[in-house]
Amino acid sequence: MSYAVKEMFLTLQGEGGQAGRVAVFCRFAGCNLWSGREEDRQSATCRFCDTDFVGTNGIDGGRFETADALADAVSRFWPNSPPQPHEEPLVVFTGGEPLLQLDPPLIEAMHDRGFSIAVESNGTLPAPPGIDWLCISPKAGASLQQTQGMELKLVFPQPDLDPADLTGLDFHHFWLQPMDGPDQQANVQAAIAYCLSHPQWGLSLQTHKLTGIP
Ligand SMILES: C[S@@+](CC[C@H](N)C(=O)[O-])C[C@H]1O[C@@H](n2cnc3c(N)ncnc32)[C@H](O)[C@@H]1O
Ligand SMILES: Nc1nc2[nH]cc(C(=O)O)c2c(=O)[nH]1
Ligand code: SF4
Ligand SMILES: [Mg+2]
Repeated sequence: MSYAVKEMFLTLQGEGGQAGRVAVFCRFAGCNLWSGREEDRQSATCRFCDTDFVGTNGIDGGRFETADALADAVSRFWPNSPPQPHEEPLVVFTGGEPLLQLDPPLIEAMHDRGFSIAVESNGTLPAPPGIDWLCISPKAGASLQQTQGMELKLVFPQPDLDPADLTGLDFHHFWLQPMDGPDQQANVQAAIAYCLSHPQWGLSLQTHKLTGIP
């Protein structure tokens, strides 16, 4: 199968339990919860998205005809080849919704090149086996299919999605990530207050936005 990629870049993971790690980001085009067009936002299932994932016209985006071609393109972003001792190359597949496109051949091709694989998903599709760090970020009004992984990262607050309804799921880490947008500062304070009274939850800040990196 071929892959539609919006953009690729080397940066620091900004969010969740791996924040601060160097990673190649591969952002797939397309999502199943929003078309990505502003005129559709208010009728979409997911209405607060902070990301442009439409098309393949971003920096180093494009169409890749094979898993090997995409894996080679991702690998070229890693600064050292071969990786130095104590270095663990990391790719983060995000989107859009990466589980619309990430498949076993691409997972195998990245592992063959020595990469660990992290994924940022909305959890509406089952994850293929072999993902090393799976982050699921449930969305109100979307049925959650993937209920197991490394971290659950809930954008907070979502009026129709109570964190208490997620606490029994099979994840190692539970994060509240303040919703960016007009109420961002109030959302940070609300997330902190919720964590302090429900310590199963920790705070995930979008640190790349604080530092101004992609
Ligand atoms: C753009 S999404 C792409 C991956 C996948 N579609 C998902 O929603 O998890 C990447 C991450 O950003 C989060 N996110 C999107 N919009 C946000 C916002 N306005 N404020 C905070 N986090 C946001 C998502 O919940 C997800 O954890
Ligand atoms: N630096 C950085 N970290 C991120 N973590 C998750 C992101 C995403 O858009 O999925 C993201 C992103 O866009 N940039
Ligand atoms: S599910 Fe993810 S990519 Fe899709 S619209 Fe929501 S935040 Fe954006
Ligand atoms: Mg982002």
